[in-house]
Amino acid sequence: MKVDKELCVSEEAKPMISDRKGSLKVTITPAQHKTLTHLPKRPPVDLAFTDLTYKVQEGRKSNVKTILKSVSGRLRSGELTAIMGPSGAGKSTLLNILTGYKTSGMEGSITVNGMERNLSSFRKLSCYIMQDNQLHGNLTVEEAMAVATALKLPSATTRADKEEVIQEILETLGLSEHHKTMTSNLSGGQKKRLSIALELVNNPPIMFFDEPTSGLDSSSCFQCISLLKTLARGGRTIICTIHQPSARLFEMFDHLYTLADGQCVYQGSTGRLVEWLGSLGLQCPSYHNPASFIIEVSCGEYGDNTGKLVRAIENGKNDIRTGMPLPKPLDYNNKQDMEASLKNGWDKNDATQFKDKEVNGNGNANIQNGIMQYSDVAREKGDLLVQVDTEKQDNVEVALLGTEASPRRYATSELVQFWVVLKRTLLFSRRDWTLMYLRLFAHILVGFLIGALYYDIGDDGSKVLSNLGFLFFNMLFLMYTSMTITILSFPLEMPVLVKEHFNRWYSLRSYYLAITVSDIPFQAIFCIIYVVIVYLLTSQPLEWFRFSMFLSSCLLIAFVAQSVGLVVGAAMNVQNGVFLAPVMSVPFLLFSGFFVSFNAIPVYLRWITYVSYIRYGFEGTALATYAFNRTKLQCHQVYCHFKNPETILEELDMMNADFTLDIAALCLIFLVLRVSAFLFLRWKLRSTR
Ligand SMILES: Nc1ncnc2c1ncn2[C@@H]1O[C@H](COP(=O)(O)OP(=O)(O)OP(=O)(O)O)[C@@H](O)[C@H]1O
Repeated sequence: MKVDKELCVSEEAKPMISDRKGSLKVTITPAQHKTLTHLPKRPPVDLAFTDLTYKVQEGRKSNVKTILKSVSGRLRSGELTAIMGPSGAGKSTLLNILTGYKTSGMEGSITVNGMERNLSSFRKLSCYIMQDNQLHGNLTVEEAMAVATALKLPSATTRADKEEVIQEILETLGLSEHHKTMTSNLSGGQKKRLSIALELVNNPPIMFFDEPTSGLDSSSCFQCISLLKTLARGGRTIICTIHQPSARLFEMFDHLYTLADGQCVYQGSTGRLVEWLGSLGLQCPSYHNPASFIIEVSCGEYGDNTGKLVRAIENGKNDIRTGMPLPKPLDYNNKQDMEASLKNGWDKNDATQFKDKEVNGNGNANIQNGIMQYSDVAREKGDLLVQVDTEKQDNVEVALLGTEASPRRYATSELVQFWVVLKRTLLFSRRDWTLMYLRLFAHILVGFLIGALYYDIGDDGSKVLSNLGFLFFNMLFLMYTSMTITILSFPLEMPVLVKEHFNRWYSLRSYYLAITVSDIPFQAIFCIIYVVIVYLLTSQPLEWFRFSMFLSSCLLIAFVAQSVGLVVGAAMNVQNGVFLAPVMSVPFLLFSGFFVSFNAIPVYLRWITYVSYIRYGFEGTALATYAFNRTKLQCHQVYCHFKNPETILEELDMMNADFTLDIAALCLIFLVLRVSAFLFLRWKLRSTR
């Protein structure tokens, strides 16, 4: 008895069984038809690659490792494609190259709808959903979607239209009832669906997924792949790497691309895999999962068949399509056949010459779910979800050129990007308990502790050394609190930044400016609270100009230290940063002028004092406290050596120190560090690729 399955995504899917002319048909139809109608219209994209080779340099010696070995293939719109293969076969590498995530070390040609790929235009048409969902945990589903629409849809789109898009996507992806849920509280499957929803906002015609089912249970895997299939049925090109899917999942894929040792061992429809392998003498045992079988064959469990399979499929130049005769297997013992196979080139720039002759676009494209679609692809699928809108006909290539001609890299201006990212970052900060409340608590607690320890010493001539200790401790505390919080929190942002920046949500400049601006008010408020507490409790001179000088030195130290944290956080991971940043700060502390006065420092080491921001901060607070003709300090003992504030400044070698110069030096260091952090971040983003 023949069993056909037509699967449409829906959590409330209802199975219906009907018996027609002896053939049992199981149809799982959604409770309600879900189509995406409000998304921007985009062209369909067929992606082809020819003789793709990828090499990396290993170690210090010029050892070159070839990861992909002259593979070819074609990935069509309207199809759900799986890239499979044993571990280390090169699946992720191939996906990274096809997405444009990796560009160096690659040879060969990649074409989009038959034309050489222009990476910049291609990135506007595609999105890459990485394995770990890379979501901000402190936003609700609705807020995350609002940010995505604000950044990915043109600014001219009205609020009502944006809300319509959000509503529609959330409903289609079964997330509407979770719209108020924090993303950190979503289940693994829901997180995956949200990652898809965020990228679906601007309706990319080509979507790449790295292991979309990893970490999901079998039911969530099924839902996830069903969703991808629905997206493909809308005319999109859906490509994902997948490890070993179950037989049920495997048959949901339309197209399979299998790699073994960096070469293509199968390309074609999933339904013909067993037949093709059988024709090459590799019989898949009955009741055996074909997906497992091809992996086992690729791993060499049935002997060394890789070479035979690669030659038969011509390393991806052949494509085994439904309804087409199998390509004639060449006799590889025959020298002539072998030479013919090797000579059998394929015009790099013309994907239409691909060896598949079955589904080849006739120029009539239709629009479904916002993606124009070849009607014959739709017919071939016979899927209930495909509803062809014949009124909206367009030509694929012309439509694609139209989008390519757009000079804009991002959907919105950099000002809008800055504003949206700034609002989002402020929202996170408000909700981040560690970042906000713990920090506030720490500043208040330490403020009172220091106030109690150094209580009322500010005007006591016999406690000047303790007061200098207090001034130095201020620097130390403000430096460590602002630096470490950035070192700890910023690297956690990196994966989200990598994903969103790669998927063209915003420019690095706008993002960086937004995060730079966003923490300044919080840092300033904490610093002011701390300084007010310690200043009053320790009885420093109650003169406004002295207080504002003291406060400005402390504020600048906090901002500079935060910038150091940003440089370290941008350049290295949390583990290295947490160790290295304090270690790197030791010379700055030693040369701050507190432990050794300037004149006592060996001449060849004095340059360190000029780059020590702690020195400028310490000097600034010392000048605010003791310079500018401060009256003599009180003395309750027989003799107070430091009764006269000038004696203190003399002892510290600060008689000629200039407060304005200290502030200017701190501002300069702040600017240099902020620019360096940006450059490090740009370098990091490039080097991760
Ligand atoms: N930068 C690199 N330097 C050296 N070798 C690399 C580099 N990148 C990838 N490789 C190697 O290339 C091969 C393919 O890696 P890739 O991550 O693409 O495999 P995969 O098929 O995705 O594996 P898995 O299924 O285990 O994730 C592996 O042997 C890997 O060690």
